[in-house]
Amino acid sequence: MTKVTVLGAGSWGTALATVLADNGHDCTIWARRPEQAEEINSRHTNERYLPGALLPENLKAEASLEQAVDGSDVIVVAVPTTGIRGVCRELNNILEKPVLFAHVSKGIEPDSLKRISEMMAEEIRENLRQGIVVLSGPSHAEEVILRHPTTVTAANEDPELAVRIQDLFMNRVFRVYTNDDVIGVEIGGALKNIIALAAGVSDGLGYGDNAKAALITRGLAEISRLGVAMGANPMTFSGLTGLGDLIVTCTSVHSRNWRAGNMLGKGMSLDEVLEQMGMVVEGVRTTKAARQLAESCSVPMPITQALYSVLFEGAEPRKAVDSLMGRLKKHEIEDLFGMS
Ligand SMILES: NC(=O)C1=CN([C@@H]2O[C@H](COP(=O)(O)OP(=O)(O)OC[C@H]3O[C@@H](n4cnc5c(N)ncnc54)[C@H](OP(=O)(O)O)[C@@H]3O)[C@@H](O)[C@H]2O)C=CC1
Ligand SMILES: O=C(CO)COP(=O)(O)O
Repeated sequence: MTKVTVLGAGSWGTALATVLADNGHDCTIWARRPEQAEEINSRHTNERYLPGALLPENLKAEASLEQAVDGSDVIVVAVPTTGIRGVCRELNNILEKPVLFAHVSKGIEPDSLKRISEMMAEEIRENLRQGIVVLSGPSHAEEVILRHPTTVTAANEDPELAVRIQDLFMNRVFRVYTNDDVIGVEIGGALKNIIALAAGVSDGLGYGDNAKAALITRGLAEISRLGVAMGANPMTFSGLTGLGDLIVTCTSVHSRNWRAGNMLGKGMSLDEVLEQMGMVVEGVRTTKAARQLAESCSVPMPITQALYSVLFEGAEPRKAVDSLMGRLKKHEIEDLFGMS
């Protein structure tokens, strides 16, 4: 039995804490709102983020970060990208020994263009961390909480650390693979949200499966192109954290990013959509970051660019699709890892 703390009591933190509790670990979830910690402890529910779900009785919640991480061997960070730096910084004043970190967030920070593990490494003192493992893959919280079969990947350059996280989470319905390609795993997980937003827009406009298949396939091409330019292994993008996550996020009604895109396609403004969602839609900020990354790596990312124009430049979604379709003719395969 390992003592684990999950930071973040949103849908994903709660679902993952449930996997850990099911596996018999001593698991505490940190909920920053005391009333939410109280709800998890007394009623074993998290109605705001996972309505209707009954959480395991051995899952505890704490509103004090200090108490939540007290004595933990492993800390799983499950807050949105915007919260990563603040939460990690606070740990420097609290932790008394080095712990193994895992993070499950999917985003890139605009302007700094840092991946989550890079942000964490900048914020958490080196003598307080044994390593930072990324856990990512096609995995909606709404299905994990129902114990439906799910597969994810634990990634770290050090295979032993990846295996420690694999062993912690793995069970008969939650299968964990390992990978040493941290860049590829983080880039795939973050950028699929952009394509899911675009797929939602397409569905909201009333376009069909042909358009969605095109977005998934060409989306994978531009994610891979950027990832390879950043040093990722191209094979990672055909795996769970690339194609796998792209499929689930572009096609599932559970996806926050797809749902947000769908509302945009139906004519709502970005502000209206975000207010209605009440949960993090990581793809919006990541679109900004990816556009900056594409520019700095000189990599063409036409879908990201089109979505950026819809989100931040007031472009009409239908016109953005027209501009994508009207681009110069190209060879499909040459373009995949080329820079043309
Ligand atoms: N939901 C899913 O199925 C999956 C999500 N992910 C990723 O996991 C991450 C978390 O997503 P998810 O659980 O869906 O998000 P939710 O919106 O469901 O929950 C966010 C949680 O983080 C807390 N939080 C928000 N901002 C901060 C902050 N600045 N500092 C500390 N805590 C904060 C919220 O607290 P409060 O309620 O008090 O606002 C809430 O507990 C995202 O990066 C997402 O992409 C990855 C795989 C699957
Ligand atoms: O990353 C996810 C599934 O793997 C969750 O995606 P959404 O944030 O779009 O719901």
